[in-house]
Amino acid sequence: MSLDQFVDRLRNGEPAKFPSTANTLAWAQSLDEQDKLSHLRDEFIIPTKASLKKKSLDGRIPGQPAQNGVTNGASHEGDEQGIYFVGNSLGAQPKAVRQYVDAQLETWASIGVAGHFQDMEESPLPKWQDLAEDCAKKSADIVGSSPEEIVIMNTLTANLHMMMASFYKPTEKRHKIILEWRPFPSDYYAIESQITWHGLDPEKSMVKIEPDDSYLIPTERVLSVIDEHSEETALLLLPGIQYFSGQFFDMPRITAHAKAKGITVGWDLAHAAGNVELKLHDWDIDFACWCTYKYINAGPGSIAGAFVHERHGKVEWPQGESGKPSYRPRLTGWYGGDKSVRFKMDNNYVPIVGAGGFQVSNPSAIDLASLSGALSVFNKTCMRDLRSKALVLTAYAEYLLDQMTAEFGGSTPAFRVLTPRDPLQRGTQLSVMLASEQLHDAVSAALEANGVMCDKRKPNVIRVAPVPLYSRFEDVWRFMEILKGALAKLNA
Ligand SMILES: Cc1ncc(COP(=O)(O)O)c(C=O)c1O
Ligand SMILES: Nc1ccccc1C(=O)C[C@H](N)C(=O)O
Repeated sequence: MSLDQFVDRLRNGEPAKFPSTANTLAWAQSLDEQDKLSHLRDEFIIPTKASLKKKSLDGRIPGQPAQNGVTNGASHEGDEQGIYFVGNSLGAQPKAVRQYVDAQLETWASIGVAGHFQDMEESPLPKWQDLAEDCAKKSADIVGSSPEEIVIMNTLTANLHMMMASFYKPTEKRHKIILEWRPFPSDYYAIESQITWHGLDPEKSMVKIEPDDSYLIPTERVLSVIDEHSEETALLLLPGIQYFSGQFFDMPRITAHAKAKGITVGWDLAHAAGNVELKLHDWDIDFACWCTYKYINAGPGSIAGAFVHERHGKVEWPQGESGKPSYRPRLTGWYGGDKSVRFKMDNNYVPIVGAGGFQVSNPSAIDLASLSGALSVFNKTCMRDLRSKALVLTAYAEYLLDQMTAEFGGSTPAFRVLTPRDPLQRGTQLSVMLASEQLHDAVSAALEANGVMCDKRKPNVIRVAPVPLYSRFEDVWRFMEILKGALAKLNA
């Protein structure tokens, strides 16, 4: 079967049915040969086995000649690349990021403050005033919205607060926020503190959806919790993909259900943006927030994105007479103000129409350059193609893991996969729970020693994310060989 046929099967909800030869390196490489996205790997700098051990910059500091003959930003030629399966925490560095940031530094050095209003020839970026909108435009297809429904600002948790400031309006009757039992702690703190900030009691206003007997939360359970609390709930705030289990929630179904009950719906897309296909506008979501350092690869702590549905971004002017415009209440700052009045300094705030009206500050041009560089890679492909490849990459990883379970089975399997078995209910990530903490530590050490980067969650989970932009089927196969070797050694 060809790569395309595997994609079709998985998209149709059918099992991939890998052949018995699929556990060979040659078979993995044959899929890489069919992969029309394979060239995108060259857009990235993948840490190498040697670079992973480095403790100093070795003269690779901008403005100084490299001491080891390697130019800044070039990949470490001749040195074997590691396996980078940790894009669910921090995406690998796109080569374009350095180029875009350098262009920005050059603009700043050359024309100083004028860079705010002046385009520079040959720069891949527009003037600083237009940079955030430029990034919004480049992000629209990734999340399925219009560019005007996106604002690029701040960081994820800060944006969750900004959005809740506008969208969480508790009343005596409707004051609850529905969340899942164990969101990423930052989301939990954000929700809890919003509730206390309104003078309410988190014990009474936080509704946590519990999982089934594993770590997964069935859609039916989400819907029934919504039904149970519908009259008192002001906001539903869930992750598109749960960071720990990798579960991809049925966003359109859950959103439609909650909205039909009069509940405002927000999503945290930290693990979903750039990972799975999203249609935020069509799904009628009220707001969503995401970071850009995971699957979007804009760098540690990079500037984040938020979606505000177009119906919430409207600015209404009174008919006929001149009067104050009306718009959705929010926390405001001058960069959310319409560009025509932003520099008037007359204290008459008029927001930009759309999500841009939620911007508060002058966003960092360096941060935006980094994001723009990262997004330029997405412009060479599309989410549909990335998702197609990811479906097969992850199913292949699951297949090899299952083979290993059979091999190291016995009465207690060495590990189990927590992530949903249905490919359409997960992104690229598989969360693997090892049978014990000792096993986890031994496996982690073996992976590290062999140049594998993946996320280890104490006490006993590793999260493995073969990101389609820069991962190969060969990497999946090699990863599994290393894991198998570690388990065999422990079994011996
Ligand atoms: C679901 C989720 N929420 C929040 C965060 C943290 O966000 P911030 O960028 O605000 O540190 C992360 C990861 O860091 C995350 O995975
Ligand atoms: N920002 C970080 C800084 C250091 C280490 C990890 C992170 C993460 O982003 C973790 C990620 N949210 C996760 O789901 O694991």
